Amino acid sequence: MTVLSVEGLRTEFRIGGVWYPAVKDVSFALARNETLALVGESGCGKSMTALSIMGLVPAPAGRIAAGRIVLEGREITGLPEAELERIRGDRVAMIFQEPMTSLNPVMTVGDQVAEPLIRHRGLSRREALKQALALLEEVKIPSAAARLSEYPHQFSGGMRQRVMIAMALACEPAVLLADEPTTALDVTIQAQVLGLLADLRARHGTAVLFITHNLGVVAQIADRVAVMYAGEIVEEGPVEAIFAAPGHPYTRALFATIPRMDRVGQDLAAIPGRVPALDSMPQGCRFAPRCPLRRDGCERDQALVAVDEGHRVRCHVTTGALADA
Ligand SMILES: Nc1ncnc2c1ncn2[C@@H]1O[C@H](COP(=O)(O)OP(=O)(O)OP(=O)(O)O)[C@@H](O)[C@H]1O
Repeated sequence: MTVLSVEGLRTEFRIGGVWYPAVKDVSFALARNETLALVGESGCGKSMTALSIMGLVPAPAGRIAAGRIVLEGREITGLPEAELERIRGDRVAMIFQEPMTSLNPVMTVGDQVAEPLIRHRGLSRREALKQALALLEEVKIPSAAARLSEYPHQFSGGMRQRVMIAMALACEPAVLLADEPTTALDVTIQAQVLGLLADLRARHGTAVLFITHNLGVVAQIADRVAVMYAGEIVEEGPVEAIFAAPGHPYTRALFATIPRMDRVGQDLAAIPGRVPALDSMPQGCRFAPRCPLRRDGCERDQALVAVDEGHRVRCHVTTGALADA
């Protein structure tokens, strides 16, 4: 059952009086109990996609210029702010890389986890705190009862991220947007938090959009992957298919940047060049200037072509399909 669909999303920023797309014609659907990883380097438009879904594109420099976002059968694009506030933290919630920027430093952890329950569910503070305790236990915070009255700075990074997850899941949202939630954690804690998220998803059937630049994390958590480059989805498919046979040169380049035991001692392959700025995007394939397989035709718009069941790639070189531009 589809709980979130994003159709033809275009989110723009104004630079020097001209609007440029940071997210361009992005479409995907997310089913209950499914994790879709949105992958790409910094600046590819992953966060803007998530913020567009949350209705949090920073105005007046940014705007959603086109597309539809449908959450649990209801179109939420363009809803008035008061309506969006009712949905945020209730039907769709978001967790970020650095919980300290989202947690209130002068409010106890118990009150913060209780807050969405008071706001969206109309619970009394006492009832909400009781549920907050159950939530902190569910995210496996040791001695949860004693920690309800503590402040965020008294928690470690991993424990803070668990508090954020408890807050986000308080109202049992249909969709959880997780923006690099484990990037700032060391690997052991990262693995624990990923395990916890997978566990919670299975228990509550939450659909998760997991944003990361790390393909290693994707293998652990995702069912499907959408690779973004310069605002566009360049490849999407089941995680096994993309790991077995990445079809876009950009996806292949991302794989080459993963450290491997059999290459210890060799330099890590960084992708040469960088993601172009919004106001200087190349025509046609946006990855072409950095692409080792570049050839005639790359300057034309590229179609997302099916190469296998549910696996689509936007590259005429590797798919043999040139769009009629
Ligand atoms: N407030 C803003 N004004 C102008 N451009 C912006 C603004 N915020 C983001 N952008 C641009 O939008 C594009 C997409 O940014 P976005 O943050 O979505 O990328 P990202 O893939 O999530 O990267 P990161 O992992 O660093 O968050 C980038 O080119 C970025 O420079």
